[in-house]
Amino acid sequence: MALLGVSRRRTFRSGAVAPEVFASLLRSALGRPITTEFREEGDTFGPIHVPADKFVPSFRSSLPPCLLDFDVNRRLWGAQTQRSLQNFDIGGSREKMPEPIVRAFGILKKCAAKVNMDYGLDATIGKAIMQAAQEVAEGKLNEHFPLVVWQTGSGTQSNMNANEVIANRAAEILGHKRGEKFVHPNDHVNRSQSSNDTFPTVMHIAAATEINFKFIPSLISLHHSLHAKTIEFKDIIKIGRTHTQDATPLTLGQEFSGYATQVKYGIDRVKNTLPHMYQLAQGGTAVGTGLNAKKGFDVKIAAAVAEELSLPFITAENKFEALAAHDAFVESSGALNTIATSLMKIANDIRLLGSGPRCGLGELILPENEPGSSIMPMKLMNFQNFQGKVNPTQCEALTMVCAQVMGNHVAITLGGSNGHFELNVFKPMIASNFLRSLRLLGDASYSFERNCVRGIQANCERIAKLLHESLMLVTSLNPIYEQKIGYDKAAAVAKKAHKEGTTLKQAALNLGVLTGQEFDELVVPQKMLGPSD
Ligand SMILES: O=C(O)C[C@H](O)C(=O)O
Repeated sequence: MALLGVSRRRTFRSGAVAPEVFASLLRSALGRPITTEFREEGDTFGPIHVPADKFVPSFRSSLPPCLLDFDVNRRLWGAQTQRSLQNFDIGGSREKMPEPIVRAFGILKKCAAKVNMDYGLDATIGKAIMQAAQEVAEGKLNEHFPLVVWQTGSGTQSNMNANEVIANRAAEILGHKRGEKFVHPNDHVNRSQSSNDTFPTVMHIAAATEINFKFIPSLISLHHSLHAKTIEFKDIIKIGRTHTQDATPLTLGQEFSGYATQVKYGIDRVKNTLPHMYQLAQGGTAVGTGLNAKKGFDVKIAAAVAEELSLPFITAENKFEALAAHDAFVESSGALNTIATSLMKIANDIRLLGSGPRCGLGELILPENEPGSSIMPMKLMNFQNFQGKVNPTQCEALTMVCAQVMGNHVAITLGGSNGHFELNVFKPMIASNFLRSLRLLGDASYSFERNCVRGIQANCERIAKLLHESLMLVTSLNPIYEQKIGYDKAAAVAKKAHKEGTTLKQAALNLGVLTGQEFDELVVPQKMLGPSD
């Protein structure tokens, strides 16, 4: 198998794969005879063989990973996709262009054909393109999009992958053979377009769609759950902590209201970036001037995409900016970075508050979802006030995701800051990192909500114990100037209690600062939860 991997690399880097070499690789891999067919596709570089095989399905599972990349039944792609496959053997199928981009290409090419028909594209061809593009938009042709992110920085090869697949599929719909170019990838499918405006357009379509239909709903469910805890915990008074040290009291509900508000603001933050995301570059063509597109094409295509997705897309105010910069992505990724920052804080708090079971803070009881330890047997269920060792695994997953999102933001920032002249050529990297951040952060928020937040319980006994042991309740004595206490005497009470291991009340009595009754009237945690009248 290792030999096969090596020979595949050598074959690819030296040019087109000869059909007999490919067939022989498969024969030796499978140890049995197979039928391997290739068809000839061509572009301005000349002819090239595209594997056109239909493998016997049961063979697929026995293929070695190095050949799985090639095992795509009935390949619809053409010459330029095949060249990209051979020239950019970087990362393999795990580094494929994200699916939301492929689907967005389907939407865009469908809308382009629709608008191009208004401008004279043959209706038979236009409709077949629309049908083929719809199949791409629905994810039905995903297997025909094998290219990786690490290709030309304009996304030209993925644009051509879309053009070739749609052209061949449309030709088939019209009863023609693939490769014949009855429907032409450039002249028909890519009509009035350049990769330089299509790729940023699909980036924006994919991002806005994922933000609206997946990411925001996940954050909303997390916000709801945190808000519900705010209400559930509104009467539980606990000790606050500043600098990780004991501080004055607050309610557990107040503490959770901070988390809920962070998430609410996160939703606002990402929504605020959408107006720039809704601006589409389409119609700018190669450098932003719109050469080779008809007047009004840009406005019409943005309207068609808006109608298709029921989102308020518009044509970009300035096509030069839309091609040469991706500030909208840096901005929106900045919002994701902020959300990751918020979620990191929330998840860290929750895991620390849930630390224990005996030797930690233990104020929260986290839901037990799985055995956490392969060696330590203390995995008992929380049962009748007995808290077992519950590893905060959801917090761990979420904080790892947050770290990844912050890293992605650095890559996006570098990509965004490196547009040169009329084109930014970090497009696939920016898009893939952004979509990965959205997906990870959305999924992790949803998982955190479902498997952690909604099941969090307060450990009231522990909370009360820590509250009453705290010396910080003495802070309520500071403002009692009329009774001549104030900061210095209050500090003396706390110090004495700490030194002698007594309660605050005992220390106050021993120092003669207050009577027992006065102490009970003044040091009341319930009265320490907000400003006084
Ligand atoms: O692919 C295109 O349409 C243009 C290409 O990215 C280029 O600017 O050379």
